[in-house]
Amino acid sequence: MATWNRRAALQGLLTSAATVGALGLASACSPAEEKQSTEAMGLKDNLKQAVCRWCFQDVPLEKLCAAAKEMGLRGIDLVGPKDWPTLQRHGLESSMCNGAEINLTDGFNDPRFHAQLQKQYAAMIPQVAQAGYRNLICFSGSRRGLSDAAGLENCARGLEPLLKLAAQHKVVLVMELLNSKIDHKDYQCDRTSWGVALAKKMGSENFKLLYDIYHMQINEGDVIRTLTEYHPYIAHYHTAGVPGRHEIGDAQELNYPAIMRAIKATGFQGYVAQEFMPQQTDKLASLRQAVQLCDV
Ligand SMILES: O=C(O)C(=O)CO
Repeated sequence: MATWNRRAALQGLLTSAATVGALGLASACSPAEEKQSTEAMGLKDNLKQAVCRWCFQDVPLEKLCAAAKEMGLRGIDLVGPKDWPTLQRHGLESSMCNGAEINLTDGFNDPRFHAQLQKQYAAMIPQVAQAGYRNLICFSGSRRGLSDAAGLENCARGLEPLLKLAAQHKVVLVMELLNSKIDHKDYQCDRTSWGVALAKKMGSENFKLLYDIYHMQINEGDVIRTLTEYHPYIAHYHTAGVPGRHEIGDAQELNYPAIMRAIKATGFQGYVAQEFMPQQTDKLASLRQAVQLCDV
């Protein structure tokens, strides 16, 4: 199951942070090189695209990076410091860094986890910056009976001390919106309005939302209107087909080209990362099709 795979992947990535921090990796390609590479792929490249590592876990990272680069992708999501040098060698960005979170259920909404989270994020933020990256994922955690108001207040208290450090390092803490109906039962940041209320309360360019199109279609629908209204609070997007979380073509209910056009119309400069579990035998062919579908 996806959650399990992702957790296992995260465990494997929570190491070697200090080594990479010490390396002080430079950022990926120059804008001119990027443009050449995406033009060579025949992409319009109006939206920067990436792919989530955990969906392609059985493809070795070197191979995934080479394929991603060749498809015109700009980054790989949800990799931690130990894999940054590999991405770097391929001229790819770590478009959504991870490795500071505990997990998806023990998050900022519960004061019991604040000390540990603050320690881990305070250590990771400078490393993300030193490597030349920007986005660092975070999670609300499960409700465990908390009201929306109490969960929001707790998140704000837990995040607040980190945002100054994030601002100093030009890093954005990005909280993911996940569905609480199927994949992450009891997750608190499960509606855009709640995430936006938290972002408004934080009032910082260093705290934003990851709008996962798959998860939000399941919990609330109304995708295009929602992202159009709340785009100033959204730093990043994830994709997948609904239902099933597989390929994003016409066998599922979301109209991805229309959604991508709506994202483009907001002037979005961040990343759209493919986060579906391929069903076709040739997984990289599925990825290529998704990239082309989202290239608007
Ligand atoms: O774990 C999940 O379901 C996610 O969407 C992570 O990005």
